[in-house]
Amino acid sequence: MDTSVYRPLDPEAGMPDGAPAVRGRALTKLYGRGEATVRALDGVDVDFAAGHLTAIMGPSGSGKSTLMHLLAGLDAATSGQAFIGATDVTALGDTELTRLRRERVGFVFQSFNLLPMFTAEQNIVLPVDLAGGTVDREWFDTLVGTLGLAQRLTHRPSELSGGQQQRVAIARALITKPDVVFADEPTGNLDSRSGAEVLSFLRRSVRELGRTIVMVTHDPTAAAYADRVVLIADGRIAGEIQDPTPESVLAGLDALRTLDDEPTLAPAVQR
Ligand SMILES: Nc1ncnc2c1ncn2[C@@H]1O[C@H](COP(=O)(O)OP(=O)(O)OP(=O)(O)O)[C@@H](O)[C@H]1O
Repeated sequence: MDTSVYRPLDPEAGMPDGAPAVRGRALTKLYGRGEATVRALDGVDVDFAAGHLTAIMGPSGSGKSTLMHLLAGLDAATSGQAFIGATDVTALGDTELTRLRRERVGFVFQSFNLLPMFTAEQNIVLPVDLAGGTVDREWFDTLVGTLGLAQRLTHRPSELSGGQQQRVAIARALITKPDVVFADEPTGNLDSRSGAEVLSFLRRSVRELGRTIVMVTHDPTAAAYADRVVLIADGRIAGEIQDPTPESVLAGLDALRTLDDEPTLAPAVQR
């Protein structure tokens, strides 16, 4: 194992660039009861830096979606805390949670989730309309320019390619300037070329527009677009990779598998 690319995560270590946008502290999620209890997340401490693209990776069933759902306030933790900025998401009631999700969090899903009867432009501004706000036209133009959608604004989703639809979904997620965008397998439904294009736009949104994105992915090539990869296994943080490449991500995942086989050789994995 190359320890220069695969390091244990130190939950107390400050992020190098600025304060974390999102934090999990001792986050635990149990499903079911008694014998059938599943410990989907087990005391997770994790930081996601503001202004960065972070990927969450790990084997199927390791707890990636659960972690994202708890951080985004889509599901309630059994114990522990999730913070968006200084707000403790786990302490909010339903009304406050709805507001937080609408105003401070953006979502991008594998299946795009655009409204078919609306044009690209109407889909993009929908969160602002729903909140009864006024669209910041300058920000709208910046997003549309960055995401290469200027020629597509009057098209309906059925008239757009998968990659274009996902770019509309990204613009919709960013239109309210949320503190963080959570992207769940954003390239899962795209061919590799459209996927690469969407990932480039996600990275531009971070680099050029200063946004914060947390992305769950199974794909080492997709994860390599991130500034950092957080590895999760058996509901626990198992390590991280800074400035990942497809090769270092694969090595990190392989190390997880090897460690799974031989737990006594697992010094880098927090058990
Ligand atoms: N609603 C639920 N009820 C019971 N168990 C659940 C529920 N949701 C998730 N789990 C279990 O919790 C664990 C973590 O699931 P989770 O969906 O977070 O994993 P994941 O890493 O996102 O998996 P995948 O990569 O396959 O999407 C798994 O063992 C899963 O079976």
